[in-house]
Order: sequence, then C-alpha cells, then structure tokens
Amino acid sequence: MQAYEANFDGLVGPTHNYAGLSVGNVASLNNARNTSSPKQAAKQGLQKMKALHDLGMVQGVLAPQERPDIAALRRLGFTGSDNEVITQAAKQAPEVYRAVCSASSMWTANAATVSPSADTADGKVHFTPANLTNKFHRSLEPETTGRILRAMFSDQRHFAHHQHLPDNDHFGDEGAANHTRLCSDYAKAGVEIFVYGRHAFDSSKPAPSKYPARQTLEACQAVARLHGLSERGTVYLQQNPAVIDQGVFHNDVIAVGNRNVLFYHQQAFLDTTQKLSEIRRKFGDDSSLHFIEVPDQQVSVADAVNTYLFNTQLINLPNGEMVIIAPTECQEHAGVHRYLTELCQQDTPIRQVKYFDVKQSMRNGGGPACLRLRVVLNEQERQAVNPAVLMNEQLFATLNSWVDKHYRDQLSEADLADPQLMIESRTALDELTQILKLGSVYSFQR
Ligand SMILES: N=C(N)NCCC[C@H](NC(=O)CCC(=O)O)C(=O)O
Repeated sequence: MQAYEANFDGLVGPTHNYAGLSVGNVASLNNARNTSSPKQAAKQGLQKMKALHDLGMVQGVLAPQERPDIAALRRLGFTGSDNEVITQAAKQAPEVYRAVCSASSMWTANAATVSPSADTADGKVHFTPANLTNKFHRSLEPETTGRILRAMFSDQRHFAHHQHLPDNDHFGDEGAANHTRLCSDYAKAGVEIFVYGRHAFDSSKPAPSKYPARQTLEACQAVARLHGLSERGTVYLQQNPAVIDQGVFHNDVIAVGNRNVLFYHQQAFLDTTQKLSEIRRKFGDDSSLHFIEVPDQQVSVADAVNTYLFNTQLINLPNGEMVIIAPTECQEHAGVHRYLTELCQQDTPIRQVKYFDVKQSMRNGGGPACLRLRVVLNEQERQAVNPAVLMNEQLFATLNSWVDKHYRDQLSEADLADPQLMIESRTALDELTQILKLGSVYSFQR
C-alpha cells in the first residue's frame, strides 16, 4: 500500500510573543522583549501550509494551546478570579507570567515523536507527546498536546497514543526535533534515528558545558520501547556537545533526514564515522543511501544557526522529486544561498529549493522544520485522520478569516498582562475547536 509523509504544522497562537525564554536558543535571547505580530506570524504559517498543500503534499494543522495558562498559575499559588490571577502574576512574578503566555506550541516538531506503522511491532502509528521538561514554558504543553493528537488521530485500529515520559530532566524529551527517519520508501520499515545531548545516568559521558542538553539517551530509549521499535530499525546518535554550546539546542538545527537522504553538518554528531556505518548497515539497501555532509569550510556552525540551513524540510513531491523548504534567511545569506544553489546541481536526490518567509517564528528560533510534525501514513491511516484538520482551499480561507477576526496586529510585553487578551484567546480557540472538530481539548472548555 502506498504511504505518504503528512506534515502537521502548528497554527501560531494569539499570544505569539518574544519573551527571551529559551537559554541556549540564540534567536530567542537576541529578540527578547521585541514587539511581535501574532497575526502576521499565523498568516506566514498558513501560507507555508497552503503552499505545501498546493505542491500536492498531505498537509494538516495542529491547534495552538490556551495561553495565558491560568491553570498553571493556579498551581503556582495565584488565586481569585481569572482576571485577578493574571493581574497578580503579571505584577508579582513577571518572568513566570511571560512564560505562561508563550505560544511555543507552534513548534510542533517538539509536540511528539511519531513512529509509522511500518516500523512498530503492532503495526499501528505510535505517538508520544514530548515532555519538554527543560524549559518551564514548554513543559506546560504535553497534556494538551496529547488531547489534541488524540482528537486528530482517534481511530484506535490505526493509532496508539502514549502518555508523555515522566516530567524529569533525566527523561528530557523534545520530540521529533531530535528524531528523523530514513527509509527506501515511506511504506517500508525504516531506520529511526534518535539524537540525544547527554546521558542522564552517567556523568562521565560527554555533555555540553555552557548550554543545556535538552534530550537524554534514556528518554530516546524509552520512546523506542513504547513504540515497539526493533533494534534493527533504531539508531541512537549523540549530538556533538560543542555544537549545543554554539546554540544548536535541537538536532533539527544541524541535521535533517528524509527517505534516503541524511543532510547534516560536519560537526553535528559524536562518533560520526562509526554511527553512519551503523545507519548504513541497518538501512540495508546501500546503493540508494545519501549522506550529505556540509563541511565547516563551506558553512560554519554559526552560519547554520543564524540561517537555519538545516531547519529545512526535505520533502518528496508526488512526482518523486526531493525539494528543500528553506527559510528566506538562507536566501539572504550569500554563502548559504550559494551552497544551496550548488547542492541542487550535484548528484543527490535534492533538485530544488523553495524559500518561505517565516520570520516571525525564526525570531524565536523556529524555522520551517520546527513548525511541522511529520506523520507517515498509509492510505488507510490517512482516511482515518480527522478530515477537518487537513488543509484545503476552504480550510485555508476559513483559518485566514479566523485569524483576521481574533488576532492582534502587534503584541508587546505590556499587552500580555491585559486580561482582555485571555478572553480574545479563549474566544478564538473555542471557535477553532469547532472548525477543526477537536471537541473540548482546552482546560477552559472542560
Ligand atoms: N528546533 C525546533 N524544533 N523547535 C524550535 C523551538 C523554539 C522554541 N523557542 C522558544 O520557546 C522561545 C520563546 C520565547 O523566547 O519567547 C524553543 O526554544 O523551544
């Protein structure tokens, strides 16, 4: 049976802002306190989704989360009416308040790890929401993410959902941003590559010294066990601690894989030679596998971090051609632009680059690949997906009008404390759950 890679992009939420919340993520810190445009951010995301749909891809939408997260503030001791909770928190604990306002669920590469049915022991597609323990603002996401995923992939004959891993740094899990899959054909069993930053239970092993390693080996192993992956179909790869210390906070900032191509920077991993031969051996059909290594001399780690050369989507169009979906920052950088232009002329499956403006997301360290969760589906599984979340002309028009109706053009730090923003956000999300037929997934609806 034919299989596809579907992409589910995060719809940017109404509180999209720049709060400088992510230590180790260069863009997030550099843009702290700038004014954002939630409306423009949401529309940039929708444009990308629509463009991929128009290219013939299966494209879906993943709903944003309820922010400010009043339930989290109540857990932290703020009391009274919702308005009182906001006012007190914004005044007494502004850092905490900014964190509970983050629209970070838009980066759905961190929503979950997904294993296609061709790889799993029970032949179902498996989902484990990421616990995102390393950053407080992101650790608020997994419960709601799980509910949204269940509402999108509800058919238990095809889809298996797991609870996120225990909320502890030992099992720090950042989802698909640290996971990629190589295969000769989407329908066939592939090699799932899990990338981690440190060993949780062995401090003698290499680890970064300046910035945090958000993902542990033990978390990767737990997800692989939950999903019923075979030893043959799994490779664990350690990220080079030196690149984490240069701002590579997820593997998808330094590497991306699709089908028979692994595109990565020379400095991305530890034990690269040995690990690539393990991938080659497990992949099996040697002849079709391409490792595209970008040397330091051509693109430095700093340029990769600034342009997000590797936070690109590598996709196969329906005609089989492989295309890179890159942020316009890559086009604006002479060296990276030259590299990409030359890459398309080389003897690899990659034939074209398409540039997209996702600057609102990029300023928080989120490129095209951060904005999407990949779900490989065969035809039967695709039929079982909640059809209301799949992009088409009509949904594109509906969501654009929905954004126009509910989103602000501009949002500054001071605006976050406006209780009206919570009302706007809830009104918007309540309507969205009806558009996407998700049911009551948000706390304020339950
Ligand atoms: N690479 C992938 N897959 N995702 C990018 C996530 C960016 C996100 N930024 C933020 O959460 C910044 C929010 C702020 O500063 O306001 C993060 O660091 O977790």
